[in-house]
Amino acid sequence: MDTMDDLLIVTTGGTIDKIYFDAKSDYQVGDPQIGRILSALGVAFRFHVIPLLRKDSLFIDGSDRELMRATIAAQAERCVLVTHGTDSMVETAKVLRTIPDKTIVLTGALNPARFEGSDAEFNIGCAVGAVQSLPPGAYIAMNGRIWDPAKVRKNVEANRFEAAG
Ligand SMILES: NC(=O)C[C@H](N)C(=O)O
Repeated sequence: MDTMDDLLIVTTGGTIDKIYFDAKSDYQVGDPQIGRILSALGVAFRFHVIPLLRKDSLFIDGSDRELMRATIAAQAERCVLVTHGTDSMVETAKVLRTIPDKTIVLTGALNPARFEGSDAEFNIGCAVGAVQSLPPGAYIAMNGRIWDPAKVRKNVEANRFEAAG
């Protein structure tokens, strides 16, 4: 196993970072939450956060994915965690797996990290474990499992990831 002294984190938005405004029945994608969560946990590795995008992943397009690919490829770290909305996480993972020599794990949350009972911290924990244990490639950490992007889909009705293909 490679030692993970330095972790690159790229944040792209998604529900994990959302703030809801009940009175307006509206939301904004707020500040990335992952740095705050990892600092509060006292993790024993260095991390560097690049806040790249603040989008619901339904609105992430090909040029956003190219920006993610180029940004990650240009960094020195071999272990990379990407926070991303769940709706198009699989599509992005399929683009990011073309980056050689890096282990890239995408995760997000079905409920905002700012909400009590959110799956955000659990998912980040799974992703941190996976990113320092797996060989180079791109993976998805959701619902307590590590998925090959070619073999998973989000079941939108059930609001969970499940095996596919
Ligand atoms: N849970 C989520 O992140 C869903 C959201 N629509 C997104 O894909 O950004």
